[in-house]
Amino acid sequence: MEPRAADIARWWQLAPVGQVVIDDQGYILQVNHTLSDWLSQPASQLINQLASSLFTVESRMLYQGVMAFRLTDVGAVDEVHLCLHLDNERILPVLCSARRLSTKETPLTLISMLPISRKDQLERDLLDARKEAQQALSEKSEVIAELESMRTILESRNSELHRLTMKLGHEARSDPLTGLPNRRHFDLALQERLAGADAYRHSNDFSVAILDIDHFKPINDQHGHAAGDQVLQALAQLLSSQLRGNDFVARIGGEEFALLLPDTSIDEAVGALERLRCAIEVHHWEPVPIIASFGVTSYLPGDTCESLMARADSALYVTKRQGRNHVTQS
Ligand SMILES: Nc1nc2c(ncn2[C@@H]2O[C@H](COP(=O)(O)OP(=O)(O)OP(=O)(O)O)[C@@H](O)[C@H]2O)c(=O)[nH]1
Repeated sequence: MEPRAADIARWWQLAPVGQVVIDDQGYILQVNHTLSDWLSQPASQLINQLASSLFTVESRMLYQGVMAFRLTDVGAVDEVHLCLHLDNERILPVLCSARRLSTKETPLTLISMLPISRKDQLERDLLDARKEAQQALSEKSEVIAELESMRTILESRNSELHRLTMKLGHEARSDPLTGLPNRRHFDLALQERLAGADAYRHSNDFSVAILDIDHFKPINDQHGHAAGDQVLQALAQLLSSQLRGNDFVARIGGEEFALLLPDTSIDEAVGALERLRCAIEVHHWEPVPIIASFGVTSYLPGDTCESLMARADSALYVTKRQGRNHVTQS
């Protein structure tokens, strides 16, 4: 059954797209209900208006620049994205397609406007979501960079802390004047050696000696404390250079040094100390020559740190009493 002209006219009015027919000057000749509903204006009010006035200012430029131009040129335009100006607060995005209708009297143009607010909103949402994701990504990168820089700072603080701890540890165990281990460090080394000797039941396998500079006080008195300090430093160097790698030497008092000689019997220790005594005697000292007295003892089962040091000290006392510059064993 052929549709009646009245039905077709009704369908035109109610189509889900806005429809408008304009003349060759762009004035509205016909407008359907759908469009006049969107614009909240009766068709009678819209007729004879310029079609461009239906759009927002930005869309008007596009309408005149693109649509009108293409219509004159090729007589058809498809899917131009424009915005209808509904009222002061609302706009309606539409996709406009237009065709020139050939009539004998006047050239007419039919414009269809497909509303795309949902599509537009989705696109805007997508764009917003993309922006948010980019923002989150850049914030994440910033946080990662900050964490990375904090990690670098922490690492450098840690290594500084480690260096300071090592330095403090070294200082706690060293004599500041000569750089040799101090009394505390010597006691620890001796205790360690004693623990080893007890564990393996070694006997006479290490010796302990004390060296004391003879008549050191006059050097200070006659040449000044700084000269005395120089002598102590030079002696520390001499001792370090003369002793074997395993030997342990420490400054345990003013002009007193202690020696731990591992794997050394009492005879071997006396021999080594005698060579050391001679080296001191022949060394070129500033400001005056020095000599030194020695007391030495060897490990006996059951020895303690104190008993060993006490024996070495009494041997040294004997040396001092017998005229100095000599090695006494106990
Ligand atoms: N320059 C200097 N002198 C020190 C230091 N520590 C201790 N002395 C001095 O060493 C001297 C030790 O004197 P004494 O104990 O009488 O010993 P001595 O003069 O060597 O006499 P004998 O040991 O009996 O031969 C004192 O004058 C202390 O002031 C130091 O670090 N630097």
